[in-house]
Amino acid sequence: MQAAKIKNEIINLTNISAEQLQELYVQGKRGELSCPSCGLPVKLLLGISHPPHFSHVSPGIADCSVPALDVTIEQYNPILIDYKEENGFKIPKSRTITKEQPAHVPFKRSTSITGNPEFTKVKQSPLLIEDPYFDKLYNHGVSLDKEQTAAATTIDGPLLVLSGAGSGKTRVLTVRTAYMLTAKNINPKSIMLVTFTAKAAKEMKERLLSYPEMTPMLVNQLVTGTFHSIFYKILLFHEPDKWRRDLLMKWEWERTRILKIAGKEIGLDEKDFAYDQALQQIGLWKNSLLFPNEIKAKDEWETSCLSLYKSYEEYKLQTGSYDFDDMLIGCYSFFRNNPDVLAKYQKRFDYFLIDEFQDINKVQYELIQFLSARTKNVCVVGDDDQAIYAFRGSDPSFILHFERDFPGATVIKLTENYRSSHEIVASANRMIKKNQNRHPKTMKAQYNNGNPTLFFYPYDEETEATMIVHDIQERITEGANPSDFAILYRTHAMSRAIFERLATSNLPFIIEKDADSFYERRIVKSMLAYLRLSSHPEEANPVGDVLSSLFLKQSVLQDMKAQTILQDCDFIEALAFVKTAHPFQERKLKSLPKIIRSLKGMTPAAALLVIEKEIGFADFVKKRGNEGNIEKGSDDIRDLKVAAKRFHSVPEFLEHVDHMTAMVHEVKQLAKHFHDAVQLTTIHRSKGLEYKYVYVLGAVDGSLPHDFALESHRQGDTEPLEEERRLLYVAMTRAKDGLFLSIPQTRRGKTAYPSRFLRF
Ligand SMILES: Nc1ncnc2c1ncn2[C@@H]1O[C@H](COP(=O)(O)OP(=O)(O)OP(=O)(O)O)[C@@H](O)[C@H]1O
Repeated sequence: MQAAKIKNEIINLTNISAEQLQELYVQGKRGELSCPSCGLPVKLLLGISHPPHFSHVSPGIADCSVPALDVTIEQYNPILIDYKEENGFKIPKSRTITKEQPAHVPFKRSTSITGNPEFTKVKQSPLLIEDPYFDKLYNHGVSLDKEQTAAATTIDGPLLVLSGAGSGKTRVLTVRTAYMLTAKNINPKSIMLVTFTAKAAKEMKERLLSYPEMTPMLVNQLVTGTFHSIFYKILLFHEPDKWRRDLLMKWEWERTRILKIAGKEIGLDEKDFAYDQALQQIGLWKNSLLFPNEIKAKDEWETSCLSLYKSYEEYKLQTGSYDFDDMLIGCYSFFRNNPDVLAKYQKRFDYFLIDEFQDINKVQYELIQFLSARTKNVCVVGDDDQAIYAFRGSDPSFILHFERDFPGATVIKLTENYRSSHEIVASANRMIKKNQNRHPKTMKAQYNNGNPTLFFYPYDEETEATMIVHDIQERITEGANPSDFAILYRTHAMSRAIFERLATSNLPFIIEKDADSFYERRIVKSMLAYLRLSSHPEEANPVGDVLSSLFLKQSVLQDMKAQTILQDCDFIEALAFVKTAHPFQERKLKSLPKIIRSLKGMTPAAALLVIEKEIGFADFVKKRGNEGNIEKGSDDIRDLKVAAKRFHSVPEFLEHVDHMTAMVHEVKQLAKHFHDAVQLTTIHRSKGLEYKYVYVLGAVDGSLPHDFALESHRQGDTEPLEEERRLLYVAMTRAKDGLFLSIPQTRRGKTAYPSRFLRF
């Protein structure tokens, strides 16, 4: 149905701007819409596969045939804004009753990626090696194609297995190991099998144990694990006192604490400086074997980080403590200083198998070079198109230059994709082909379910979330399971709207363990603190969160507490008594109480605007400058404004914020109990996983590719842009049966443009 009734007005979807659909959807949920024909309640269905339409709420009632209605948009203005004058500013008051019209943005229907090559079935010859063990595997249900067989049976010498997405590298690695142990009778203790995560090592062992002739006795003798676990064991064996477990700084808060102490000495604000990002920067330097005295800081941010790096290393030296990165650096130094011990390990290990080689970093690469120097029996498996960890020090040039570093290396390309349907593989191929820095390869799908890859065009982040949840619900009604679905995004902050929509649906869903609520982000929390302060001027907590944005130190809070007693006033008033020794700043503080008090009577959108412009929050974010964080403070402000848009009062919005923040903690707690749930995750975390249906949020410039990569590109560095393209490639290739790429028409309140990666 194209029309519905709200109060006494008729709404015709053909006249509705895309911007208004979300509000209509909410009104439908609230039971405010009815059928113009029969008068029964209707709701707006806002999905991906079908254009928006109204439908009766009660199941089983066929939709009425509503005659074409000639109504115009003027008859319906649910989200228009009323303005009022305050402190000389024209600010929105509420959302209703006004003559002003929003621009009419037509809803854009979903489209499919066209122009992909036709599907042709490639016939696989399953068994290509005369070997009794392969016969057994085949009878066991494990078959390998020609290239997989070659990769599993080329044992001696350096070998690069370029394993494209979904090409079965886990199968290759496990069969290869089993083949070495059985057909080749290689001593398991002489094989080192390195994986990217502990989980991958465990899964590989389990898979191995399911193969013929593999016993726990045999499999447990293999040296398997992550780089960290394997090399830490070596250190523990040789220098047990130095690497005592109790000296390990296991938790991020321990490491951050040291940086904060050091930061205080150089005048960095405890609440405001991005210590988590600084820790990441230090890790990046360490993994690239760059020590403090070798680094030339490029900008103010790097100068601060470098200073913290120095203090951090000094602290560890004095206390004898160490962190995870030190395990690899420690082993590297240990081997360099003890060539005799290194020689023993070179003798002990004959074979090296390394998974996810595209994400190896310098120190890991050097360690493998050291150990394999005698035999050069290094088999590395990876996909240069899936290298996505440069920000952590991973360097795809190691996989790109493997043949140079290991002369005479055999290269085998695995190009059959066993995971995804043809249209997904073909679209991903066309997208990644534009990268310059790669081993050329074209993946071939093994099947075609006929589903095209879809682009859908929500008006904004809110509609995007609604459309996805609707699509999932529709597919679940048709028989899909919640765990068939994954929603992938570039950065955590992008998941705010979809989280909120799922949290108010009855769908089970899971998020990552370390995902924080959007509302707990530094900038967001600080901005919200003004709203809290205006509602609860007697509470000290929000004051602590606004201080840095007023360029005041945390110690000011104590003075303010004293003032509340001396002057018998609340915390808002106490701001006027703060002494800073800067007349200009004191004048500004004196003007604040009136403004802060006025916030609570405004709509949240209006209040945020006042905080940003009048209180000077935007200036603070600007002055705070680039702190190496790819998610900029100004982006947080804009995201917060989008989140606030649909609320009518500050208390209502704050209640929502608190509810959603609590929900994030609750969902994380519940995750372990959910075995069948929709997965919300960053693209980075989705690597190696597969789902029946995948939705990719925000496939628009600025998001994917991320702004920082576009900026680097403008400055002449194309590598970050290539990595962003690889990220999208990873996201697309997680899908087995259905891939849906969201291209919102606006993002962060501004017109958005489709990702440049999707121009085929
Ligand atoms: N020869 C084969 N015949 C049939 N199915 C296969 C074959 N090889 C692998 N598969 C299946 O293909 C799917 C993808 O395999 P796998 O997850 O190992 O790919 P991958 O190379 O690790 O992918 P990615 O790097 O994209 O994460 C799995 O479901 C696996 O069981």
